[in-house]
Amino acid sequence: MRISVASDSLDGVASILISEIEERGHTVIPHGAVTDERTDWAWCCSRAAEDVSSGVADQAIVCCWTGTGASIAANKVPGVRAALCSDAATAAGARRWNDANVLAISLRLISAPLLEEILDAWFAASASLDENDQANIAYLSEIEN
Ligand SMILES: O=C(CO)[C@H](O)[C@H](O)COP(=O)(O)O
Repeated sequence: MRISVASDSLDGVASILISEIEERGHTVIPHGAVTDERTDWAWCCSRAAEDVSSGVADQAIVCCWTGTGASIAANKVPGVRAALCSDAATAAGARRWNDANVLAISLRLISAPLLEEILDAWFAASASLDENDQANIAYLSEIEN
């Protein structure tokens, strides 16, 4: 898949994020501190989310110190369902039940081993085909529109 990545700094796991994603067979589109763009979290994380919204990327992974600003910025972009995940079960659930298309990460909380668990869970899971789950996702689009 094409994964847009944004971070407002190179602290913590931001420095290994691109290689961890590429090792899992994906192509990275970089934004913010992982390339030479602006590093304001609202700006770079919404750029990555816009890649998803426009179809330039399949998914995005956005980071800031807390992960909060990154997730808020991404969720302002139409069609984006960003989930702030600090463990593998939450990441799997976000993909399965919320059909989340943007993973938000806290650089403060997430260690390298935890990042690996979260990425493995995120990429292994897929959206539920359950009617009720799909109705919830459809309702989010209704609210947005
Ligand atoms: O967690 C964040 C936003 O949610 C930022 O990473 C944190 O506010 C630090 O930003 P800056 O380096 O611009 O002060």
